[in-house]
Amino acid sequence: MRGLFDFEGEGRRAMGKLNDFSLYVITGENYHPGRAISEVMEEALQGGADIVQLRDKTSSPQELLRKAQELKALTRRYGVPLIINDHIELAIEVEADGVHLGQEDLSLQEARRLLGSSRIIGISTHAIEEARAAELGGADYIGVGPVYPTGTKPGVKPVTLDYVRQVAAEITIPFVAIGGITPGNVDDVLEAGAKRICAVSAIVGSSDVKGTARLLSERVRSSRGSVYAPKEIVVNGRPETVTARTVDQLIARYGLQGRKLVVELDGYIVPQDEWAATQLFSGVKIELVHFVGGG
Ligand SMILES: Cc1ncc(COP(=O)(O)OP(=O)(O)O)c(N)n1
Ligand SMILES: Cc1ncsc1CCOP(=O)(O)O
Ligand SMILES: [Mg+2]
Repeated sequence: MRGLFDFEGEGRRAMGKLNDFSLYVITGENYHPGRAISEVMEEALQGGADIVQLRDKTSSPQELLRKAQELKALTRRYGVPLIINDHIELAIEVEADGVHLGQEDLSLQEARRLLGSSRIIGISTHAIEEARAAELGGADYIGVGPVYPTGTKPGVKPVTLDYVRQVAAEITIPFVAIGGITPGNVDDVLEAGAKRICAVSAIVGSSDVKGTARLLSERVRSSRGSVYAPKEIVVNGRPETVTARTVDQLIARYGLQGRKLVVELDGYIVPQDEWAATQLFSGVKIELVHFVGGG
């Protein structure tokens, strides 16, 4: 049911390949001393986080395993994917939904070999060449950041909103803007073309984790437009204004019902049994490929 932006009690489910998402929240235990990781991440999930990453640079392997298992149980309960930062072997051990890798980590090809095609691989990028390589290499999403200076990765030079704009214009796979994003600057990031954002400190360091997650999540979702309003989308490379709310309605609009079709939405192949449930938002790129004739 990718493409559905439902949350809190509306039966989110994930697992396996990446569903669409708006708000990606990464753990950062130093921001909530005295509070358990699962308690804080549960509040983020209640606020609308729709993908969670375990990022921990200091724990022992045993502690990491325990935290990964705890977050696996939690994310399963909320039906959202769990991604493990850096440690592919841990992702495999706890059967997480995927791994996030930096430019200095294991290669994308090796990670894909180890994880198989059904798990998610995210790659950090800081320049368009890295983004192109990740897309070509089969990454499921890319990180774009740090957009702003951030205490979570001190001393790292920001990529700036210019890079967000560049990726938004060129890259087809989902990208998530990350780094120093707060309720105060999220609108600028969305304005630059981000459709998904990721945060650590603004959320897990907030005195109202759930409220901040909700606020950020709603900003992202509303920037993507109402599914009921006419929206600008790109169909087979051509800009179109459509009122279709779902993939099956768009197929009907083009008179392609009953035809043998492959549907690709923002780089994902949408299985036929999900066409009716997959919503169209402003800015999506959809390819409708139909097969003509026999043989
Ligand atoms: C979603 C997301 N984007 C970027 C990163 C950063 O990964 P990396 O460059 O490997 O740096 P560390 O997080 O390992 O310090 C991320 N973790 N998640
Ligand atoms: C892990 C990571 N990668 C690029 S920026 C960043 C840190 C994001 O944390 P914050 O949201 O606190 O700036
Ligand atoms: Mg890393």
